[in-house]
Amino acid sequence: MPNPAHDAANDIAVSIRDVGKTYASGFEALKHVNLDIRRGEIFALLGPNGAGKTTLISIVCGIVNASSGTVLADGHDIVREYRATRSKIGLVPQELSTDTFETVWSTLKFSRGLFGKAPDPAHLEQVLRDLSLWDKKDAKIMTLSGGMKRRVLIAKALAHEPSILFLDEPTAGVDVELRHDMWRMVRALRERGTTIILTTHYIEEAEEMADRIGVIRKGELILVEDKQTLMRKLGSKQLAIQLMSPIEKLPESLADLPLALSEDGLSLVYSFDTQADDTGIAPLLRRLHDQGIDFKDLHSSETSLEDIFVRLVRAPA
Ligand SMILES: Nc1ncnc2c1ncn2[C@@H]1O[C@H](COP(=O)(O)OP(=O)(O)OP(=O)(O)O)[C@@H](O)[C@H]1O
Repeated sequence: MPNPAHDAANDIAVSIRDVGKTYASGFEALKHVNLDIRRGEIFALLGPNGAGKTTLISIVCGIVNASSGTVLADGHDIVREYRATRSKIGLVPQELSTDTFETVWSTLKFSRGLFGKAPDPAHLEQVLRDLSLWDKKDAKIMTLSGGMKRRVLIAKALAHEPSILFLDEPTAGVDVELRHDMWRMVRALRERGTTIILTTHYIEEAEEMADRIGVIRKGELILVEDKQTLMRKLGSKQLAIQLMSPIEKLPESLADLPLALSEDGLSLVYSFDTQADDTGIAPLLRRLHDQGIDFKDLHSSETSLEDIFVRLVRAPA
């Protein structure tokens, strides 16, 4: 008989319970964070600078000790079973701290060995080929371009075949082409069953990649939501109506509508809920016509994840 409780636990790659971190300086970087990362998902952790993203990742990866709480990776406690859990986790850090005199190949080989994995040149070759690094395998890392070095960081994190991969700001400062390459690669990893957690400043990246999104602000996880649900819940659409001639103010008879007049009086912006069955646009246009307000153009736009994010992190605590 399958055990539902066991199966549910099995679906969780990382379980973070009541984790807090107070640095020696007395600064409380994380406050009671609770989060379950589901197996096989891409989870994006968003937050402004200093929100605690790197601290949280570093705790799960065993680089920083939590002041309170527990973390399970693949069902094992990251403190008590450090070696077992660490070998399941790959970390692509923000900063390049690779032994730059070493070749790409020996760096990967060494990294795999560190986690107690038997040599597997075929796996390392596959990783390098996937990252378009195969022809650089004998190059010293110091001779590579910044973009190539980033790829090496990812290759290094994958050398020991982790099932959970953390990427801390993976595409900060990289060009558009490399960013898109990385996105492709991350998706391919997910398709092979790897759980991915990434932090990013680029909302576009979360919008493009994530299955779920967590927003962290001042050490607190203020929201965890399915991306689609988040965009549906908090998103709104706007219809911009370009008028034929300017109006001074909105007629009183239209005051019941969510309409705003631009400063130059030449356009109206109508906001509507993306979840509503009826947008109300048809009656709006009829009422404008009845008021003698003619328009020459209409165009609609949707709130992006960026708008939603800015609203969330700016909201008073
Ligand atoms: N070793 C430390 N000692 C004291 N305070 C620290 C230490 N490391 C980080 N902090 C503080 O903890 C807070 C969270 O830092 P963290 O690096 O986790 O943020 P972040 O969300 O990753 O930011 P960024 O987006 O800038 O990388 C910051 O205010 C930072 O100054």
